[in-house]
Amino acid sequence: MAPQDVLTALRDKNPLVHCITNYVAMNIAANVVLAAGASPAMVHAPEEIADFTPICGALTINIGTLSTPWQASMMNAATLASAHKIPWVLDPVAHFISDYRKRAAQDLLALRPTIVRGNASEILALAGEAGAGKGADAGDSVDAAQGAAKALAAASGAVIAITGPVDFVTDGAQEAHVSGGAPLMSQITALGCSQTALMGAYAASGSAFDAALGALAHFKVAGTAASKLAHGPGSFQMHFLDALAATQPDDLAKAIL
Ligand SMILES: Nc1ncnc2c1ncn2[C@@H]1O[C@H](COP(=O)(O)OP(=O)(O)O)[C@@H](O)[C@H]1O
Ligand SMILES: Cc1ncsc1CCOP(=O)(O)O
Ligand SMILES: [Mg+2]
Repeated sequence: MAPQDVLTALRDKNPLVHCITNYVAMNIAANVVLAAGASPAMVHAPEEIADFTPICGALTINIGTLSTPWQASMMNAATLASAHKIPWVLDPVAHFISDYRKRAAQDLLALRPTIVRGNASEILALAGEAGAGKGADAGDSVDAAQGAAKALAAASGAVIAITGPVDFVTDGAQEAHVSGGAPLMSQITALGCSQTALMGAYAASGSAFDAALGALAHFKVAGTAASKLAHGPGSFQMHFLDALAATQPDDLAKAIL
C-alpha cells in the first residue's frame, strides 16, 4: 500500500489511536491526530490498559515525562499490542539523559515496536552510538544517524524513522528521505511527539514502512503550507493544524525523495 493509499484508508477508517504520551504533548498530539482524520485517546492509568489497548487500531508510547506508574502502563500496553498484533510506535524522547530512562527505552524496544520515531540524537543513542543530544532536542544531523537507523532496524525488526530538516526512514531493506517543512517546526514543542502519534494513526491504516513514510510526508507537506502563512511559532501552530486537515493523499508524493 503506497503512502497516499494509507492516508485514504486512515480517513475512511478514522482509527482509534491509544496514545501514552507526555504532559507537554498531550494537547497538540491529540489535535494533530484529529486534524489528520483519526481518533486519539490519551489513556495512561495502569488500571485501564488491559481494557483499552486491545480495542485500538494502534498504540503509541512516548517517554517524554516518564514516571514509574506510566512505565508500568507502557510495558503492559506494548505487551498487549504485540500479543494482539496491534501496531505500535515508540518515541524514545531524550532516553539518554538518565540510566532510568535509558533502561526504560531499551525495555520497550525489547517488546518489538512496529516503528521507532526519534530525532537524530535519540536514534544514535538507541543504537548505542555517541551523540550530542540536548534534552528533548537533537544535537546531531540526520545524515550522521542514518547508519545507526539501519543497524537498529536490522537488530530490532522495527521501521526506524529519524526526523529533522530532511527525514529518513528505513526498515533495513527499503529506505527513503522526506523533505519540506520549515525550521519553525523545531521551535514548537512536542511536534516530534505529535508526529509519533500521527504515525500510530497511519500504522493502524497500512503497512509499517509506508505508514511511517506517509506520516513523515504529511507533516512536511503541511509544514510547508503553514510556513507560507505563519508569522512566527504561534501562528505556525494554528496554520499547521489547518494544513494537516487540508492535505490530500496525492499531495504526499511531493515530499518523498
Ligand atoms: N529545520 C527543519 N526544517 C524542516 N522541518 C523540520 C526541521 N526541524 C524539524 N522539522 C520537522 O519537525 C517535526 C519534528 O521533528 P524533530 O524536531 O526532529 O523532532 P523532535 O521534536 O522529536 O526533536 C518533523 O516533522 C520534522 O520533519
Ligand atoms: C520539552 C519536553 N520535555 C519533556 S517531554 C518534552 C516535549 C518534547 O517534544 P518533542 O520531542 O516533540 O520536541
Ligand atoms: Mg522528540
